[in-house]
Amino acid sequence: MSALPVLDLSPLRHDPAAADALARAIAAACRDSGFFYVVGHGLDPTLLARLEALSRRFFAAADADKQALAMHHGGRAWRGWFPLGGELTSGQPDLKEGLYFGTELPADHPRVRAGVPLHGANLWPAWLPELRPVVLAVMAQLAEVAQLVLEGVARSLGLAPEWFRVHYTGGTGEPTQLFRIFHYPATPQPGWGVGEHTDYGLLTLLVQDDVGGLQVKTPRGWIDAPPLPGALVCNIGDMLDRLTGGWYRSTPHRVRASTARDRLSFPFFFDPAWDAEIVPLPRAADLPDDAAERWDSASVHAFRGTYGEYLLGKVARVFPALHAAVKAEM
Ligand SMILES: O=C(O)CCC(=O)C(=O)O
Ligand SMILES: [Fe+2]
Repeated sequence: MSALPVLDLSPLRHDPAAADALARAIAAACRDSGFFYVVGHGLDPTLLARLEALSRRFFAAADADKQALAMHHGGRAWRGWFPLGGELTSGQPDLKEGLYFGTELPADHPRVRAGVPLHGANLWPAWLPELRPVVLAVMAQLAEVAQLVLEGVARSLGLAPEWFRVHYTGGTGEPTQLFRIFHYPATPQPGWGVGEHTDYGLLTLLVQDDVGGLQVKTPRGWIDAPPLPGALVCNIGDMLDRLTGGWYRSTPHRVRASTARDRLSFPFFFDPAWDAEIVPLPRAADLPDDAAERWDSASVHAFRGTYGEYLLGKVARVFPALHAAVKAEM
């Protein structure tokens, strides 16, 4: 059984009186492991079932059919397909292949014209036209869930519910949104589908099929975060850790590869606006620095710069060849 709490988001929509209790539960989860399940999120289960079925069809296709979407075609927008072993975590190739999506931006968008990395159009398979509307609809629904969770996180920190929207994920800046579909083939030998890492931004929401394999490094050791029907896994990223001076934890996690069955997972990363600088909350200023104990020995608290700069530094490590190619073009 999983030790992670299951939190019902519906009070945030329907029952302000119960929202305080939910905020306290969010605070406890963010202080402890930084991971929790959410139910009452309002995602359409039929849409998710469609996404899963289409994703299975995509990954069952021959590599030659997927090549048209290979990430180098996406250029600096960093979209498209990467093959098994094509992404590194802590320098080691992961046992997964995947599709990368982000906010769909037209070629005449000012940031795309200016060549800002990670901005642009998604790559879609011409031979699976149903994928586009389904992915875009799921992303839109997940963004609403993420804003709702952030309302709860704001309340849990004693801030106004709209605080994140005003400062980091709305207002003049757009949130940075990345959506991925991962296929972890069953492996003959035990191994890692994704090596130990933390997520970079504010929140990650994870839809997963029924196979399992996600593990979380809690203060009590590694535990499984198995799939629970109808629930999403939610975890907080480095920027919430930074914002709270480590009071809330961006917790290492990893995925054990299954030797029995292929697995699909669908992480959605809901992060600060590209140009936002994450300034720690006033009461966070005196808390200790975290570098000594972090998985990558990098201090998210000592970092100075925009979220976009932080993210680019991370992408350079997981896709070094692509990063070098984009830099050469700049
Ligand atoms: O596939 C999963 O369960 C988790 C993936 C993950 O941790 C990530 O993409 O950051
Ligand atoms: Fe992750």
